Amino acid sequence: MPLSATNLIAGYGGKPVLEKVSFTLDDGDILAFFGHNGAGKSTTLKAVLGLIDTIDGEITLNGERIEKMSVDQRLERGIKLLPEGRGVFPDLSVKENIDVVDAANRAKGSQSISASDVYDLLPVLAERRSSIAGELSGGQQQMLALGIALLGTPKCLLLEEPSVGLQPDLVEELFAKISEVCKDLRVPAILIEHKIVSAMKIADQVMIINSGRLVFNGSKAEAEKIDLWDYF
Ligand SMILES: Nc1ncnc2c1ncn2[C@@H]1O[C@H](COP(=O)(O)OP(=O)(O)OP(=O)(O)O)[C@@H](O)[C@H]1O
Repeated sequence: MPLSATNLIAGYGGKPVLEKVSFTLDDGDILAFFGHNGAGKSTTLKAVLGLIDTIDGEITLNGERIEKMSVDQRLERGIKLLPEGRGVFPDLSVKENIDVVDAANRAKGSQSISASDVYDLLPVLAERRSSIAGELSGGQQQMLALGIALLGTPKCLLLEEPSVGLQPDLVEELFAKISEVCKDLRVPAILIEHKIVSAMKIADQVMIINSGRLVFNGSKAEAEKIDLWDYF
């Protein structure tokens, strides 16, 4: 499986927050990840990226065990985080934002997604190439953050509430784009969201976490048969 966690226990200062979290994601799958504030969603992403230590359990990316690797090693293997908030340099133009990261990736060697690929995938960025990032609409800034995350060789996207602060129509547009990109590039994504209805539209799998334990983990079809709110 491209990304999986098995009985993952992780937390802060050696104290567990996640209690045996397990999931598997196939190529291009979007895993919608729901739960109350403080339930453990961000902690899960931090454990996958290596920002916090895994206390026990396994994480694999494309068959390779990564739970003991440094953040840098995991980034090199293509784990890409779209952090909460706008992950862009606000004073730089769209092109400059993309070029900075593109140049850094090129300097490191192999990369499959270049600046021109990002403009093809996200045409709005090509149209706004010379605009100052901080002056773009919220939705466009998130598209830019997504574009930056895609540069290099993405193998897995970790999306932390990309819809925050966006109007409903822009949320739909952004999510449609996220779905298109994941399917086109065959890159799996974990999508942390509070906008459940919108996230469900692009989800292949659904997970609900409560106090560090997964209380639901199933396909979208299974999730549609139940009342998700019962699990919160
Ligand atoms: N840096 C930290 N040090 C210690 N405990 C933390 C830290 N960050 C989060 N926690 C704790 O871990 C638990 C899970 O928090 P987490 O941020 O993963 O929740 P979340 O589901 O992402 O919530 P939200 O939707 O508010 O972002 C909470 O009890 C929180 O207090």
